[in-house]
Order: sequence, then C-alpha cells, then structure tokens
Amino acid sequence: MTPAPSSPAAPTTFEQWQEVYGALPERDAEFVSLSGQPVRPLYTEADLPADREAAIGLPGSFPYTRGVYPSMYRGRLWTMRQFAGFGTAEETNERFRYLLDHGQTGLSTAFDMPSLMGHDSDSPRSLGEVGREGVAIDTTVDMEDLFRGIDLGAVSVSMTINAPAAIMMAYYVVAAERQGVPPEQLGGTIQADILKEYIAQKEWCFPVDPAMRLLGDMIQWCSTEMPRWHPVSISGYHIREAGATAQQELAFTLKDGLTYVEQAIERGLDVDDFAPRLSFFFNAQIDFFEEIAKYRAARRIWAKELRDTYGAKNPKSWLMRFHTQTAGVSLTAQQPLNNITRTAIEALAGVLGGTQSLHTNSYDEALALPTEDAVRIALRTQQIIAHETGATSTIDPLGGSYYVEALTDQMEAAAYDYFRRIDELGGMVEAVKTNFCQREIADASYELQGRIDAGDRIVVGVNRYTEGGDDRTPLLHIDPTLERKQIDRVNAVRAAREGAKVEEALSALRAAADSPSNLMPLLIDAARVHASEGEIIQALQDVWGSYTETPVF
Ligand SMILES: C[C@H](C(=O)O)C(=O)SCCNC(=O)CCNC(=O)[C@H](O)C(C)(C)COP(=O)(O)OP(=O)(O)OC[C@H]1O[C@@H](n2cnc3c(N)ncnc32)[C@H](O)[C@@H]1OP(=O)(O)O
Repeated sequence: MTPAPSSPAAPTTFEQWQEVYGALPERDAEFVSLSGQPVRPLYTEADLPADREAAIGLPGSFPYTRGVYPSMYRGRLWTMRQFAGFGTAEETNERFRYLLDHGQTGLSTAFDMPSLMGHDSDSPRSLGEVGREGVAIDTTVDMEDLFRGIDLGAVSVSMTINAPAAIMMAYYVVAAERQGVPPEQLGGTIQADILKEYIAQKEWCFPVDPAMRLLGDMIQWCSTEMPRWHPVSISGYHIREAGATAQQELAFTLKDGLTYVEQAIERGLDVDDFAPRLSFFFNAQIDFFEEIAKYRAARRIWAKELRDTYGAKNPKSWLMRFHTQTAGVSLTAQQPLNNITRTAIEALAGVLGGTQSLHTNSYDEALALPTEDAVRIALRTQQIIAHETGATSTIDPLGGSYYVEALTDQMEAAAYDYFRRIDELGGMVEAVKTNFCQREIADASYELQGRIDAGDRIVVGVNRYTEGGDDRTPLLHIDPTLERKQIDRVNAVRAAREGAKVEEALSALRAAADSPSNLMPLLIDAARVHASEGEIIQALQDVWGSYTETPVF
C-alpha cells in the first residue's frame, strides 16, 4: 500500500510566503496605484505603524486617523450635498427644491463662469456663458431669488466661488437679512480657496497678495460675526482634477490650509478663534485604497500640525473635516452608464475615509450638465451606501488593515516631503508664484496620460472593452434665452437702484482697498444698495490690478 501524498507545509512566516509567491507567475498587468506608486502583492502586520496607539488611535481622539467624531455615522450620516446650479436664480431655486424634496440634506451652489470670474452677465466677456455651467448671480436680488422659500436659518448652504467669494458672501448675508435671519445663525461653507485657483483652477480676479488679504478679511470677519459659517473650503479637488497625484493633492491642499492659518495668526487672530471653522474638500478618485489612506493621513497631519506647530488648544481646531466629490475626470463619455459604477466606488471610498459631506457625480457629466434623472441616481447612490451596504454600521471598518495603514503612513510621509520642498522655496505663496506646484502637477498628469495612452493603465470603454459611439444618453440642454432673461434682470436692478448710493459704496471700497481696513462691512454696504459683482470687482481692480499667469510648459 502506497502512503497518501502529504500536502506541502503551509508557509507560516512572511518570508516563507514570499518564497512560494516568488515562484508563481504574475499576470501581465501594472501593479501600481493610480498615482504611480508601486503596490506590493501582500501587506502584513509588519507594515503597521510601530506605535499604533499614537498613529491610529480611536475615532474622535487625537490624531483622528479613524475619524473626527467618536460616533461617526452611527451618530449622524454625512451630509448628502449635490452641487447644483444653472440658468437664472429661478431655475436653480427650482432644482434646489427638487433635491431637498428627494432627501438631500444640504445645498451646494454652482455659479456660472461669468460669476466665478467676476463679470456681470451683460459684460461682453460673458457672452455665451451666462447660466451655462452654473447659476448667474449679479446682485443681491439674484441671491434673494436663489434661496426664495428656503429658510437660510435652517439649511446648511455651500457656495462654490473663490476670487469673488467675499462679494457673494456679502450678497448672501444681505439676502438672509431680508429673510429675517442674522449672520450668526447662518450655517454653511464658501469655497474661497484662492491659492488653489493659482495652482489649478485658474479663476482669479486679483494678484496673489491682495487676493490673500481679501480672504483674510473674510476669515477674520466670519470669526466674530458668523461663528457657524466655514469661510474657506480648502480644496484639493481641483488640484487633483488638474492632474495631480493623490500625494500632491494631499500635500498642496494641507499646505494651502497651513498657509491660511499662518496668515490669520499674523493678522493677530488667536488660532482657536478661527481654526474650528476651517473646512476641507477632497477628490474621491477610483483607486479605492489610495483615496481612503489620503483622507486618513490628512486628518492625522492636520491634527498634529494644528496642535504641535500652531499651538491650538481647542480640540475642535485639530479636526480636519471635509467634503468629498467623486472624480469628474474619472467619468468617461464612452459608455456613460459605467460612470454610475465608478461613482459608487469613489463615493464608498469617501465614506470609508470618514467624509462629512459628499457629492456624487452624475453619469452624464462627461457630456453635459446632469439631467434630473441622472442627479437622482447619483443621490440614490449615496442613499444605497448609507442604508444598504452596512458601511455605516461600524466606524472606520478599514482601520487596522495592513494595506490601508501602510498606505496612510506613505501618504503622510509624501506630504511632509512636499512640505519640506515648499518651505525651502519660501513657503506656499512663493511656490505658487514660481509655478512649483503647477509644474509638479503638469508632470504627474503627463505621466499618467502616457500610461493610459500606452495601454498600461486600463480605462474600461476607453482603451479596452470599447464599443464605438454612443448617442443614446439623454442630455440636459440649457435654454439659450436664459442669457437674455438674466441680462434683463441685471438691467432692471440697475434701473431701480439709487445710482448715487452705489457710487458712494464703490468709492468707499476703493479707499479701503488701499488701507488695512477689513473690507467685509463695506462689501455688505455695497450689497445692500445693489452694486453688481462686476462693478465691485472693477472697483477693487482699480486699486489692486489684475493677474496674468506665467504659463508652465
Ligand atoms: C468641483 C466643483 C467646482 O469647482 O466646479 C466644486 O468645487 S463643488 C464644491 C462643493 N463644496 C461643498 O459642498 C463644501 C461642503 N462643505 C461642508 O459642508 C462643510 O464645510 C463641512 C465639510 C465641514 C461639512 O459640514 P456639515 O455641516 O455638512 O457637516 P458636519 O460634520 O459639520 O456636521 C454638521 C453638524 O453635526 C455634527 N455632527 C456630525 N456628525 C456627528 C457625530 N457623529 N456626532 C456628533 N455630532 C456630529 C457636527 O458637529 C456639526 O455640528 P456643528 O455645526 O454644531 O459643529
């Protein structure tokens, strides 16, 4: 009788496993992250941080790697906040009410390109763009109509605007005042992240230094007058969309944030008077684990820097709270329904990364602004994650994962490496002025596109599993007559207001722009007498000038 063959001994150590694995063939694929980092076949306990207690900790405790709140989504789900806006204030008000009726829990305003660039709708430079990619807001009257019938004391509102943020803030304060809601009751966020405009999004109105001062005025004013408001949403989203890696997104965003902290301290503010209301905004790209690690590292770095470098004593100042949006650049025009899947995975990364607020892109957004049906599916995606998947039942379910913890450490190290390089250049403002960040992003973007073009990185429906054209996706068409309607609206405001009061308000602004006075009260005065956005920008440009970029190739 022959003895039964004995099964080979199972490896018991990592080294033994490596020996077994090393003898096996690997399929022909690139094992690198979206950001180009090599990924090992296996991570083990040896990859966990040496001092786990200090590096990982518990949710709601320093360094907040596992989340900013002790109860996270068991206590309260993230805010479901779809970014919306098109046409005039009236069309967008209708879309806002539709979203609130379908269970959305906060509002997020998209402005049109002229509003983002500080042009009135009747400016020749606005032609063809009015109400196209967001809502057209020219005066306080538009802002009042945008939120008509929506109680600004009850809903948290986000406004995505940067260079002219302080002006929109003033319109918002006056619109709320006319609803009977005082500034101290207003809860929400304005993006106002001007450094990332020079780095990535390129929507500026003024040179860097006065733009920084205007933001400083708003942060300072909000710290005493609007304590529930987030006066800046420090944004990595656009940096990433411009082609940055996850590491660059993390590093440049946090360094922008730390620069705002330094500026506010230099203005004489106590760090604990403003830091609790600083807020962040990150991208959720398709490389699931890399993204989760990015959010966890961001919380840890922010907590350490605010406590240890900037001396914040209030634990609320240490919390890196953030909004997430799924990656617009990951959407494909080809086979657009695949985008529903991409968005769901990206959104889950945001949730497992502990986001406070989430926007899920609609599947048709590589082609046009989303239709109502597409927006509803995007919102339902968040609701499915929240209520069906179990992802919200336990806090930070990936905490302690060998891979995720190792990636979190790598992310942190990469960010600190960039901090050092930026400090060597004289800080973030200098790095921006000398195009350091812009060049780093351009190189990363070129590298990734090269991998896609070579077919090394597969994009389903684009360079693999292609199917030819698609013209079946129903698209939203913006009524071109809305531009005329908006121009008539701004002209009607101009005709009805008292011109002398507007002139007075603009002269006061010009004088103050040339002095260290805080501009916010004067912007609110100008908003009350219906000065238009373009007029206010022009008044400030009369003193500060505008900005011309030195392009990077
Ligand atoms: C791409 C596109 C473009 O450019 O075109 C864009 O940029 S779109 C960009 C769109 N951007 C955005 O939409 C930005 C959105 N940002 C935000 O909503 C904020 O800045 C945020 C990230 C801090 C999230 O604020 P939020 O109000 O939604 O959420 P919070 O986390 O602050 O929670 C609300 C309140 O509930 C409390 N709370 C929440 N969870 C818990 C919990 N588990 N236990 C106890 N309390 C909790 C909070 O303390 C807070 O109270 P309390 O209020 O008393 O402290």
